[in-house]
Amino acid sequence: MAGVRNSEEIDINGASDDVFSPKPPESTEECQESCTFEAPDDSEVQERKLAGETQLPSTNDTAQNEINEELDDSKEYNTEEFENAEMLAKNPDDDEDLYMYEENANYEEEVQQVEHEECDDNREDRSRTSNASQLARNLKKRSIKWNSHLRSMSVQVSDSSLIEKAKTLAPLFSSGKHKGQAGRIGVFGGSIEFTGAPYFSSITALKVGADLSYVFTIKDAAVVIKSYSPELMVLPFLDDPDAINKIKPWLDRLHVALLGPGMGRADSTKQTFEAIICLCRSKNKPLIIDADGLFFVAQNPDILKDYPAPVILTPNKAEFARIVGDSNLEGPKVERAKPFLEKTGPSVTIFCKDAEDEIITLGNTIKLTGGGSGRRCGGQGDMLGGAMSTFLTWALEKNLPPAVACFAASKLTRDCNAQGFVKHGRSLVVTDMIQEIHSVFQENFELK
Ligand SMILES: NC(=O)C1=CN([C@@H]2O[C@H](COP(=O)(O)OP(=O)(O)OC[C@H]3O[C@@H](n4cnc5c(N)ncnc54)[C@H](OP(=O)(O)O)[C@@H]3O)[C@@H](O)[C@H]2O)[C@@H](O)CC1
Ligand SMILES: Nc1ncnc2c1ncn2[C@@H]1O[C@H](COP(=O)(O)OP(=O)(O)OP(=O)(O)O)[C@@H](O)[C@H]1O
Repeated sequence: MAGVRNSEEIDINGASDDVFSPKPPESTEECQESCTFEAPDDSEVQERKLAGETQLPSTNDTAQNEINEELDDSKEYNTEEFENAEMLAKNPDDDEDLYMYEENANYEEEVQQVEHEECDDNREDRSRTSNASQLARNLKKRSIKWNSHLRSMSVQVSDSSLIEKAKTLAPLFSSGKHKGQAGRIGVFGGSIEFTGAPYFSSITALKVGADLSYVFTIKDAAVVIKSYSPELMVLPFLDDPDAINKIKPWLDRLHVALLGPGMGRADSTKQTFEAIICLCRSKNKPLIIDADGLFFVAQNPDILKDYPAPVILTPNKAEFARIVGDSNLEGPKVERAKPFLEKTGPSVTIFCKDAEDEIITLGNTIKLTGGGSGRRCGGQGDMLGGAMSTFLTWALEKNLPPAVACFAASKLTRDCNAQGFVKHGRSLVVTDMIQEIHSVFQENFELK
């Protein structure tokens, strides 16, 4: 859970308004102010926790004292639990959010228990009741503070200009618009093994705000995917002997094609995948390529050479290593991506999914951190790809660069994960994250 970065990879000599060559803020302090998506004050909490401090910092002494008192109270109440909390706070890692959440859950349970006991014992033990009430109030206060801390761990970005641009992405509602104008997305994927992946992508594209979402899949997966949602239009063309001719008339209508989720890696699928890219090339169709689509790109990067429209590749760490032809999973990604990006040309952006998401173009990187939780459920990359498809449609409509869509998709996914985790904890699955889209979108991308 890193803080804001003053990314060294950004070209500081470039034009200031260009998201690919932004001027980094001069000091870390300034960077925190300009780059935090929300509640920048609380970034200090993270720094101090990383430094091993167990008490939460606050903007004023009174608040600090209040928190300290609460921590003292809870120590009296349950020393063992507090010691565990101290231990976790000294070892912050991916599980830190989990720790915060579990603390909240435990304390809320305790509050309920104490309140229940208050009722039962009311007549018998008035002094105990009054202590319990005080404790319950303290615990509630603490729980609220920790919830707000969780909210503050939101996405931070090393290029603040993306934040403002992302806020302008969503089209205004208007009775003059017809169905389809807010986005027609095509997701090409699904196989007999993986029917969930294209569903997560396409339903997310819709819920982010596209009007129409199509899934192009194989015959045996089509009925299954249709059964997940009547909102999706599912076309069983991918394994059709005449696949390209069947896809062609639909492709014209798409704003963005997302290729790869759950597609599988069969040789026959690879041929269809490459034929779809050629078709998209002939129609200047913007592309997002994910999952198994990246597996095919790794085998034949030339397929994207001098592509005439924006292409975003969305590898996870392992897929990134595969496309850049690198057996090493570590090291600065912007350097490792260079030979690949030189080969494909300037239309390609790589969005590398990781603890720290990175938007990489030739020689430049923008890093995104924060949000999320310790919970990594399968399908959140598919969700991100679907969100990115809709955001990319809108970005291109407004002549904004693909990086804005990348930022918006990352922000949305990470916040849906964080918010979903507060409700579901370890049980969080990607369907729960999708349920959070409306409120996260409302808070971050709707004009107020
Ligand atoms: N419900 C559904 O239908 C879903 C379907 N899905 C579909 O499944 C298909 C295969 O996708 P995939 O991601 O499992 O394949 P791939 O990239 O080869 O990864 C496997 C290898 O990479 C590694 N690895 C992965 N991430 C890493 C990381 N961050 N950091 C480090 N290592 C990492 C991992 O290593 P391991 O954990 O084994 O050590 C393993 O070796 C694809 O079509 C996709 O769309 C999914 O979308 C989920 C929901
Ligand atoms: N360690 C992490 N901390 C915070 N957020 C993360 C972390 N890892 C991933 N994410 C978020 O989840 C998004 C998807 O990443 P993930 O690694 O799950 O993709 P994926 O492997 O393609 O997923 P899937 O194939 O299951 O759909 C990332 O872009 C990022 O926003």
